[in-house]
Amino acid sequence: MASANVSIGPSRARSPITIHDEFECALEGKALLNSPHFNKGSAFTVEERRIFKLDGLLPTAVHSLEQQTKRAYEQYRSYDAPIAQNQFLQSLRDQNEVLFYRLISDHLKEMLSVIYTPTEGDAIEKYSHLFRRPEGCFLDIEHIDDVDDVVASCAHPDDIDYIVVTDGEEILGIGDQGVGSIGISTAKLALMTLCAGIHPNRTLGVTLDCGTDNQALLDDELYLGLRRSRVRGEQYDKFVDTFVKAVQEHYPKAFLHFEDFGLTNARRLLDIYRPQLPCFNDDIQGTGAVTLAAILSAVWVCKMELKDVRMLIYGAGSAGTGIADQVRDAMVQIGGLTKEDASKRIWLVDKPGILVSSLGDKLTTGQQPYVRPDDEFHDIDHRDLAQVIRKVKPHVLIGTSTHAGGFTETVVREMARHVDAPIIFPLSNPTRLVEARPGDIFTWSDGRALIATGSPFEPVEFGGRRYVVAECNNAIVYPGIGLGCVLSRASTLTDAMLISAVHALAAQSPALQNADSGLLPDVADVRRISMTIACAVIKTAVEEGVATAQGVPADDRELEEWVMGQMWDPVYRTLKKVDAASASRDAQGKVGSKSSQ
Ligand SMILES: NC(=O)C1=CN([C@@H]2O[C@H](COP(=O)(O)OP(=O)(O)OC[C@H]3O[C@@H](n4cnc5c(N)ncnc54)[C@H](O)[C@@H]3O)[C@@H](O)[C@H]2O)C=CC1
Ligand SMILES: CC(=O)C(=O)O
Ligand SMILES: [Mg+2]
Repeated sequence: MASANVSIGPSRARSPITIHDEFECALEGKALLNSPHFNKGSAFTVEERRIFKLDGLLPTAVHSLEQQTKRAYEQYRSYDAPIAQNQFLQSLRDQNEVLFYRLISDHLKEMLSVIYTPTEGDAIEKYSHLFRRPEGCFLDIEHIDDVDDVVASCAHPDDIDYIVVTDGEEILGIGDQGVGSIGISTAKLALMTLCAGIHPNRTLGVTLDCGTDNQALLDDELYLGLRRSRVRGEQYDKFVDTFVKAVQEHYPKAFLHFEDFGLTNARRLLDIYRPQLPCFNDDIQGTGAVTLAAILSAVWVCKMELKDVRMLIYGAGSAGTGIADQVRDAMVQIGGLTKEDASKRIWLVDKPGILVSSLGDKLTTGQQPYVRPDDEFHDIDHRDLAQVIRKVKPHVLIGTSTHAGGFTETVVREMARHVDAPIIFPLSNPTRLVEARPGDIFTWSDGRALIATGSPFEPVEFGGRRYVVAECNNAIVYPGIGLGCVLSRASTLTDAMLISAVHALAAQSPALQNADSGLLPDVADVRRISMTIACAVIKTAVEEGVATAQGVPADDRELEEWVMGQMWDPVYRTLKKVDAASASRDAQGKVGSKSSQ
């Protein structure tokens, strides 16, 4: 049930996390070819074919991983539609994991948008129609008594390093996707492997199926999830708690990543579980971290100081308030402001307009620190974003609203009237929900805007200038944070560790060299970025006394080598045949190895 069907034996489970030498396999014949973890397809050597009873099951020629990658790329290119490319890659993942990761690593820039946002969003919406083979762990709120057993059966104790869990209520910007949400857990995990080298078989993607309020899914005869409206309240809390307790019991060293929970649960669950186990909410903390890094480099380009920035956030949900908190805390830490003064430099706008105190209990916990007195806005229409901007004169405008086109020409022009270089980040995903397209923002601001987006966009041009639009997506930061927490075996992820990650990322911004070359480093370079972030996170974890791993090097160069040495690479390893009878539980049944590849 792990993201692939193999776990590894306790004897070699811990360190190093990735084993680079030969590994044991008890499978043979067709069963071996059907195991994505062990399968090498046409790359099985003549000797391996003999030992593992593959003679006659493969065409004669023995090909290298490079040749296989070339063939797979040709096949990939034969599909035009991104969703068909996504499904091709999914099927490759089901067949041959090394080849899947190798192909995407070689073409990361081209394929990231196909396995992640925006195309994975389409695949999630169509999950019950595209379904062929299950991947990940499905937990059913109506069978809460089974949760512990199901979680325990996913892998050997201690054999999971990283878990992504969702309840499917707020997937990307496309809302409640019910059981199809498993696709976000497995996509985030694929990125964990690609971008941070976490071993694919030491990960677990989970969906907590609580029903769905998406009527189209409930009406769809092919829908594969629990066909009922979402369970909420006490039963929901008990379900989540049973799952978290099972994780703590069976995978005590794993890091738990919450993804795409709904607005009423995301922050509440983070507050409950953060003191209890190493965990993190990507939409709140990951988005906060990557956006702060992009703001720091924009502020550097504008020759401003962070403490002087006025920021307006449009869409004050998990991501919006996560960004607000991260920027506020940095204004305190870096700028020396009090928390109260820092909060006053941030304005939140949501469906009711600017958030003011008379909204009372309609405000969420995350919104409350940023609420303004009503009389501050008595002279304008609260709901009109352009009027709010005229009043606030923000330097930074963030979109996390899912309101496609919410940053109109009037809004952008109003913003550009008050500041020399408006910093505008329409971060909503997928692409079709972006608050404004970068080309329009650039034109409406006469080429003065500094832009970053949640989904990838091509560079934009204005007056002969070519401006690289940074992809400000938590995907560029959470893999490094996760890798740092996993390798240091951090007992918790502290605020200081998050800030270290932000600085490590911001320091790699191309805009520090050339203002037009992007506020954040390119995703194509994400493995090196993740390594740097992980080192920063580990160092701070050690300083803060929350690192529990043994032997973490103190020297910077040695630490980098230590981190890189434990990152998994998609290359074939030699298989060593073991006898099924004497092999581990893995080798006898659903899985087949005593050690990770
Ligand atoms: N670039 C990145 O790394 C990330 C981007 N996002 C994107 O941000 C968006 C929001 O995600 P979450 O915060 O997780 O969702 P959420 O549901 O927690 O928050 C969305 C907020 O926007 C508000 N909103 C909706 N329509 C609005 C409108 N017309 N005007 C003003 N406010 C409006 C909602 O009331 C809610 O408070 C999604 O599109 C998501 O894909 C989320 C996380 C990371
Ligand atoms: C990127 C991400 O986590 C989201 O859009 O929800
Ligand atoms: Mg998300």
